[in-house]
Amino acid sequence: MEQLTIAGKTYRSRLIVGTGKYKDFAETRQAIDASGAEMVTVAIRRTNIGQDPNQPNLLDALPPSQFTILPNTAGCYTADEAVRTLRLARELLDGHALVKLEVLGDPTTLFPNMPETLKAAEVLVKEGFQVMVYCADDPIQAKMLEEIGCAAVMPLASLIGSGMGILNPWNLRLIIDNAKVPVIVDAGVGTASDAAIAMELGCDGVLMNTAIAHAGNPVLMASAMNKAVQAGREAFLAGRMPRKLYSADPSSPTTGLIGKN
Ligand SMILES: CC(=O)[C@@H](O)[C@H](O)COP(=O)(O)O
Repeated sequence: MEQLTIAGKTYRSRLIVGTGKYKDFAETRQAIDASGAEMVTVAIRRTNIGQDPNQPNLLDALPPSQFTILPNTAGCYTADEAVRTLRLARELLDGHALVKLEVLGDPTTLFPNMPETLKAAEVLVKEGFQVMVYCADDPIQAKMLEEIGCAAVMPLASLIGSGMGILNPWNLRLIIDNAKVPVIVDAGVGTASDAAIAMELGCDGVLMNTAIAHAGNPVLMASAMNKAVQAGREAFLAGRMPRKLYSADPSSPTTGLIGKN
């Protein structure tokens, strides 16, 4: 299977998973193993990755030698907060430059604040960060983020944690058709078919958290997501049958039928 390249590094898996909302770190690790994900995102403001040496450290369950850690700015509402959070992450992770920027608009919708996101992206790219960026499903602003130098754009499928799936496939198509960097759908995936649809649309990958962590059986759902992302990618590469028509077309040949010339 062809691989995903982000900021010069290749990944076999096109599924990126979050690490929040699990019962404990052991369940986090089991689900992530079942997902096949190689990149895991971590909310720096909510998760101990060494800030508090007296608390359990997520990196003991998910060592950076085995996973690409993608520190994120969940909980940040201004460009300034997000930039400071990622500078801290870079210190904690020994100069690690690949980050996930998200600047939220309000605590009710968790929708991205795009003016602040664009501002933060400019600063971070100038400081040498490789920025994967959570954004609105707006093709113009996605392009602006690419032009600033972001390593990947990550439009939402629907609100974070909503499980509503892909609400605007047409906007995603516009973003995908114009992008020169990977497009990763981030947020709102509810079940495996949502992930498959994102991949069938031509997304380069999917990032999800709640659909796995809040599933009845997170480990089994992680396994389902692993397969859905692969199936969707293969379907995209194969190219769907050209027509969707409300009329029949017999599957068996009509030439050589008895009684027919
Ligand atoms: C984990 C992360 O980085 C978030 O952007 C978000 O939590 C993903 O959204 P879902 O939880 O809806 O998958």
